[in-house]
Amino acid sequence: MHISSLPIVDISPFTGAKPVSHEAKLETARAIHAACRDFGFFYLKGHNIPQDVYETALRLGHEFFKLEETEKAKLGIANEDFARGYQRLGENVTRYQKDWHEALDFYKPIPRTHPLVINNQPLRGENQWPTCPAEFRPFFERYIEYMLDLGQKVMSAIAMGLGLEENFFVPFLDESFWVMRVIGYPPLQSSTGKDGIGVSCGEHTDYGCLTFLLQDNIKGSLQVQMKEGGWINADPIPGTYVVNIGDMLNIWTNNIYQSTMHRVVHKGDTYRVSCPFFYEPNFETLIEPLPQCLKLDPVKHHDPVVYGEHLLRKVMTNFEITEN
Ligand SMILES: N=C(N)NCCCC[C@H](N)C(=O)O
Ligand SMILES: O=C(O)CCC(=O)C(=O)O
Ligand SMILES: [Fe+2]
Repeated sequence: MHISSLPIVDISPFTGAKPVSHEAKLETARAIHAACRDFGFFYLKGHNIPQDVYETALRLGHEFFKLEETEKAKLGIANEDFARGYQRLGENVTRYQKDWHEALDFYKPIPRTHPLVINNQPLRGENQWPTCPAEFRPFFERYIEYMLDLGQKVMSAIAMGLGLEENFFVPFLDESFWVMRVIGYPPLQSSTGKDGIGVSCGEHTDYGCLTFLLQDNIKGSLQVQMKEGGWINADPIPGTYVVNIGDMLNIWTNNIYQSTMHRVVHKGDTYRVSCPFFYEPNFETLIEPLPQCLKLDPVKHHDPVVYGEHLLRKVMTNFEITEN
């Protein structure tokens, strides 16, 4: 049996309405620092997102995925920028294996009139919102605002944990090129390994800064790789988010923080919904190891990368079923 040992971090000193002492913030910052260094994954409590809000997100996901396939297919990603919209079962690919999930993907909208939008380039365009359930769009537009606010607060704690000034990351994140997925997982059957089908979501790291994951109350599906190589379950703890760090924090910290491998292997007999919100840098932000993170180990382990270019490369491979 697996025993999840991911740490729980209380972010309330950064989210509370009342001012708190510098010491209280430092305590949270130290806890986040240890969690990012040792696991790259933690549970977040004290986030101030109301219970009805995070419950509604998952409920609306279930309602959408129950629609007829023909209804869902009307929102297919080919209508837009080949990234925003609905992806049917097996359309997403990880390591050349079809992922056994369906999903709706949303990104920060970049209006078509924007100078960056040339020739329907991927990742630039408008989102495709379901009209059924009717509350889907207004709800999630509000949810995105909650998550952008929370993302900025957790990044303040991370800055302090790294010994940086609290607002250090703001210029890199103030136009966050966020991503939100609403994912539906029918249980895996014996299809694994057949017809190019892998697991529910193959092992991967996330691409940006911070992922805030809501998931149905189901055990055993989300699995996280430990530094020693073994896998543990990141089972939901009611009232918390599972948070993990992405590739950009891995580069910024010159490997002090890990972007940790994780995967979804959803068996059993229930349909699972999850909703990850990816709080990411601005599209144009150049990410390179920070001088403050090179003090202990001056060898740079990463070349500089523009976040949007990293994302684009990843999104392209997300639909490739064969190695070129
Ligand atoms: N934006 C994110 N993280 N999306 C989900 C990533 C799922 C793994 C992906 N197919 C891959 O191969 O990277
Ligand atoms: O559904 C989950 O629990 C995780 C999904 C995930 O890792 C992702 O979309 O990046
Ligand atoms: Fe992920």
